[in-house]
Order: sequence, then structure tokens, then C-alpha cells
Amino acid sequence: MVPFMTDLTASPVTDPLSIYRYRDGLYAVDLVTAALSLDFFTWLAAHPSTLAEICVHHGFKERPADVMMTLFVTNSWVRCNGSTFHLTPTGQEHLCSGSEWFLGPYYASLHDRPIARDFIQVLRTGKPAGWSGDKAAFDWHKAMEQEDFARSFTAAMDCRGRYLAQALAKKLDLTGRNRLLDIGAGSGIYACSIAAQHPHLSAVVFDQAPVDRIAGKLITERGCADRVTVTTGNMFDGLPTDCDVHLFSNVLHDWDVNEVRQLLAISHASLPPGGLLIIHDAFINADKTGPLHVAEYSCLLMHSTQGKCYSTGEYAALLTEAGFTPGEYQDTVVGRGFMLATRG
Ligand SMILES: C[S@@+](CC[C@H](N)C(=O)[O-])C[C@H]1O[C@@H](n2cnc3c(N)ncnc32)[C@H](O)[C@@H]1O
Repeated sequence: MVPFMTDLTASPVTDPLSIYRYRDGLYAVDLVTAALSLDFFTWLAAHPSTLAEICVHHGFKERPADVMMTLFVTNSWVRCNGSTFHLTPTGQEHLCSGSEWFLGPYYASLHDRPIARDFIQVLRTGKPAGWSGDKAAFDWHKAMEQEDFARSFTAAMDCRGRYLAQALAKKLDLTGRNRLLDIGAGSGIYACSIAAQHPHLSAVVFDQAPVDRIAGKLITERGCADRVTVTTGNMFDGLPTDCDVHLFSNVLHDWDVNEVRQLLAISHASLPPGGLLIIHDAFINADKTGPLHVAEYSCLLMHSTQGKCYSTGEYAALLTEAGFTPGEYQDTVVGRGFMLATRG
């Protein structure tokens, strides 16, 4: 077999963790600021509430409210007893007006930051920022149909994936598997890295135009074209049926729970019995108490996409409902990891 031109099995010499962390966690402070601008913590101290009660009282939608409460629990400002959220002593002392240690005014000069203001809209509409009725606003999915935006977004995913994909590929046991379908593949860096690490596999990169063309060029440049091909399509319309491994890498986190359900059902319908599904992403833990950097990253996704970082428990339930047998979560690098599931 001819080796790929780029060694996609190589790891970097140094650790880029802090560089990923700044980018991933960037929006969390704006969500904290938004909550303080509504004096949310003072209200919660007086009214311990379930997520549904918080949503009803404040007119919030469930997806953004869940991301917000997960951030606060993860920071130990709020705890969840049963299904009721209460302020912790830290939250009561530093986040409630009336306390001599209240830090709200320290954040007041940040209230008008554009992202903090967006968060109030996202909490109230449930729609990603820019989708809330402003026609001129940014629509990520529409933008991805434009060549220039698709090229720069795909480059962003590609450079991030160069490190994450080799780490994932090294942890996967794909013995006895033949052909991988990388769904919403972007540049194809995951398909190429997995094929490089597992030389018996072929792979299909599945994405829509113009990302398909961008991926095709990169796959050729990396010397992977003899084993990695591109198929163009809309994943919501169905998937090729000739693969025994499916990969959703950083795809499900862009979508709300109904679309995740739909995508898992489509994957189930296209895999053979015993087929393997890999979800590669940043996962909240099962009891939704961390990790902090994933709770922070989820703020960015909640702001800009229709999704969030789902918990391992939420994925296990959705996978079971779709007819898969979910496996344990496994870590890779920089707060990412994967869950495997077998098609029943
Ligand atoms: C966040 S990127 C993830 C790219 C890559 N899997 C990774 O891990 O970096 C989401 C990808 O899903 C693709 N996508 C979005 N909607 C899609 C659809 N309906 N059908 C196929 N691909 C889609 C986008 O074009 C984009 O490449």
C-alpha cells in the first residue's frame, strides 16, 4: 500500500491545550454577564426551581437554559438537588444582590458586550444568535453554502482536527471493520487520519457543496485519494448504505435534540446489524456537573448553532431510543472524547 504524503499518524511535539481552551471557552463569560444583567442569581436564591420552572418564569427556552444551568453547576455556584436548582454558599455570597460580597457591579460594564446581549435573545428565543428575526444577521448554515465562508470555516475545522483526529484514530479498535462513513466530514481530516492509522479501512467523506469540493482537493493533496473518496449529499435526506462504521465528529453538537434524533435514526437505517457508530465530540458528564471547559465550550455552541454539548447520559438515552447499544465514554485530548455504539 502507498503511504499517505502527509503523516497523519504523527502527534505534535508540544501540547496545544491552552490555545484550544481560550478559543473553546471564549463565550462563557458573556453568558455569566447576561445572567447577572438579569439579576438571575438573586431570583434563584429566593426561588429554588426546576429547569422547567426557570424557563416558565423567565421566558427562557430549554436548550439555552440547560446550557446556562450546566455552566453554573459546573462552577459550583448552583447545585441541583433532585431536579431543583439551588444557590450554593458561593453563589449566595458573591452573586446575589444584597450580599456585602456581591460582584454584580464588577460585571456591569460588560452588559453591553454584543455576545452578552445576544445571549439574552438566545435564552428567550431558543434560536442561535443572528437567527432571531434580523434578516441581515448571520446564518451559519446559509453561510456554509458560500464558497469563501465554507473555505475559511472548513480550514478552521481542519486545523483543529489535525490534532484531534490522530488522537481519536489511535484510540479506536476497528479490527474487522471495512469502510467508514464520515458524516458532515468537513475537510475529511478525520476520515483521512483514521484511514492512515487503520490501513485495512477505506473511507467516505460525506458533506454538502461546496465543502465536498474543498474536501476532495485536500484529500488529494494529502495523498489519501486512493482510499478516501467524497460523496455529496444532505445527511437529513439519507446516507450511503455501503459502510459498516459511521462517524459523527463535532456534528451532533450543532443540532437540537429533534435533529439529533433524526440523524441517529438515519444512521441506524443505513448501517448493517452490528455496525459501529462513533460520536466524537466534547461531552458533558452523565450527572451534568462538568467538565468546566466543556460547559464553557457549550456556551459558544448554544450561542451560534442550534445545538450544545450533550451529556454522555443524554447521548446514551438517544442512542438507545434509536436502536443502538451505547458503550462507555472515552477521553482523547483537549477535553474531547468519543462514545461508541453498536447497531442492534
Ligand atoms: C462543525 S463541522 C464538523 C466538521 C468535521 N466533522 C469536524 O469534526 O471537524 C459540521 C459539518 O457538517 C456539515 N453539514 C452541515 N449540515 C449538513 C447536511 N445537512 N448534510 C451534510 N453535511 C452537513 C457542514 O458542512 C460541516 O462541514
